[in-house]
Amino acid sequence: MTGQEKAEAIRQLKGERDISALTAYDYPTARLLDEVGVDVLLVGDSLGMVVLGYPDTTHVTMDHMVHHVAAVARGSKNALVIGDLPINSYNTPEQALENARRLVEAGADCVKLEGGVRQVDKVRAIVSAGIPVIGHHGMLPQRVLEEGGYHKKGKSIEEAKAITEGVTALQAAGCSAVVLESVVPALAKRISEELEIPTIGIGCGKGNCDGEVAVITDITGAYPWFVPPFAYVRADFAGEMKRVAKEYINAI
Ligand SMILES: Nc1nc(=O)c2c([nH]1)NC[C@@H]1CN(c3ccc(C(=O)N[C@@H](CCC(=O)O)C(=O)O)cc3)CN21
Ligand SMILES: CC(C)C(=O)C(=O)O
Ligand SMILES: [Mg+2]
Repeated sequence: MTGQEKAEAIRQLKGERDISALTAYDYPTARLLDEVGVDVLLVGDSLGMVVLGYPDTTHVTMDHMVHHVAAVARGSKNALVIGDLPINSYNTPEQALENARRLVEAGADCVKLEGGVRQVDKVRAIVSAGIPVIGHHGMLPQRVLEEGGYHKKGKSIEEAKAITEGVTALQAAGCSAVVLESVVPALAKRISEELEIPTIGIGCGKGNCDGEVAVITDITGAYPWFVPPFAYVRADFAGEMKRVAKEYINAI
């Protein structure tokens, strides 16, 4: 299937069943998650934190993204592979399209970018070139320095209005789906009911969106040093890694 066909198939899941999405940053993880049937593999710029060891996602470059998108694409057969456009890679429509093309050449089926109304010209430029786009609104991690942290979004009437207008504009601009991040549950639910395209939630509470995305190292416990409070940690991969290494050290 082409990227466009895969994105369309995901779009059509709305109202049928919940969409499952996980981040992946490397070949083995992509291969394992694809084998168990996850719908979407997001090569998130969160890789800057949980793989590359930076304090936030503002250090991630296009070269980083291309490198990891290629690895994930090699490991994925069926999942929709989303390449996250990193900070400052989509400042103009021309730059957005050029960098979207780079991620698609590396193997992404589609791209994702952060922001609402102010990004519609970039979304249109990419979609017009035949590359599907996933929107991302609510809390925008690439703005963490301006915002002074990661805060819930949509508590005030003004903020709720801006997010609603933003996602409506993203839909009109041709987005195939939209990630809602740290949006207060009631607003996430209302937006999901109103939009025709699927919403994929993170930190929006359970069952309020058309699907959910999680950072893979959060649910496996592989990166225990920064885990958002809403994450459901299902294993202790970090503990296992240490146990195996200690056992090895003692065995040799
Ligand atoms: N490991 C990891 N998992 C993620 O989900 C993730 C990253 N890294 N890096 C990029 C962004 C940052 N994320 C975050 C980080 C912190 C909160 C957090 O502390 N949320 C509080 C905020 C409360 C408030 O001040 O309003 C919460 O209670 O939800 C949420 C999302 C989500 N993304
Ligand atoms: C948190 C998700 C939605 C993301 O954008 C990322 O992993 O970079
Ligand atoms: Mg991201």
